[in-house]
Amino acid sequence: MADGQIVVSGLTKQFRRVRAVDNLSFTVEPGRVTGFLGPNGAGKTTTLRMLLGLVAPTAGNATIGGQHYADLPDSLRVVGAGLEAASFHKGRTGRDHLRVLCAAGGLPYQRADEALEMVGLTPAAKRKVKGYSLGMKQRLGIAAGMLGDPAVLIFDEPANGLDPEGIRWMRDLLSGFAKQGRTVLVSSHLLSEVQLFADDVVIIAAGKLIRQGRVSELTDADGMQRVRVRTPEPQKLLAELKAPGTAVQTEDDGALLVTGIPAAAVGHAALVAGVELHELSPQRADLERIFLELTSGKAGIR
Ligand SMILES: Nc1ncnc2c1ncn2[C@@H]1O[C@H](COP(=O)(O)OP(=O)(O)OP(=O)(O)O)[C@@H](O)[C@H]1O
Repeated sequence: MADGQIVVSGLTKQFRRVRAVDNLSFTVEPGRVTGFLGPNGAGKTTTLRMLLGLVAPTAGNATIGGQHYADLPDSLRVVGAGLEAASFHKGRTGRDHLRVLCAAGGLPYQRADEALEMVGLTPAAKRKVKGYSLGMKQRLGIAAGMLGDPAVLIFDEPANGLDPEGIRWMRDLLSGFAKQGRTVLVSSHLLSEVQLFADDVVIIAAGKLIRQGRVSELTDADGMQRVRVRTPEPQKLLAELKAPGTAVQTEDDGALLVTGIPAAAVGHAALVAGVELHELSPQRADLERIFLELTSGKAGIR
């Protein structure tokens, strides 16, 4: 496959009464981790299922490297997917679970061990899956997606149930896959998670696209920029912070919270005012707040 770009175009799914996905269009680029974000019931799983040919769209298209999933000649080697909490045969060992998938997909058994190694499950390879923790099951789901060494990885809520250490591990693993040039699309309903592990984000609510972009662009967007500054002479600094669009609030601890101009401009104002600075810190806008602003009124848990 020349290119692992995912293109979703005018995708719509109408279940009897519910329009789960509504004229949705976005692209997902190779070499990056893209978080697919939306509140519960937003239509994430339905979109991923259409992308993987498991649900027929009512209208529109979803392609991977320019082809529909069903038309991919050797899908396991092109796309690795883990949807929902993968259904494991509880009496099987982790290794046997992967070997069954290898057999079904025409892959050598050795891939099972390689995938287990990749997700750090080698020590538990011969244990039955019923004894695995939720985090271990998530790792096994990722190993299953990696069996065919695919260029495109699609996971539904892979960080669900992981503790903070597990989420860090997941972030490193996914960004490692992206650095190898793979396309990584990961859904989540937790903004804090996406902020931790994604480069790009596609936000949907009620089946519709709300926003697509780089996480950094979203959090640093104009108007969302805030700079916290502390000085023993706030009044002198305030007199210099008069550029149009600048707003200043005083925090409980006496620090000034400046919005509308970048940190460098605040630093320059301090130089001009001749005041000493004890703090000058750009505040990253919280994705959670942005998300709530973007989806308010449209989300509604369905
Ligand atoms: N097979 C189905 N038949 C009828 N309605 C469905 C079906 N599958 C999903 N829906 C409905 O479509 C909407 C979107 O569901 P979907 O599971 O895609 O959302 P989601 O964003 O993945 O949510 P969550 O984060 O809770 O998993 C919901 O209202 C859901 O009830």
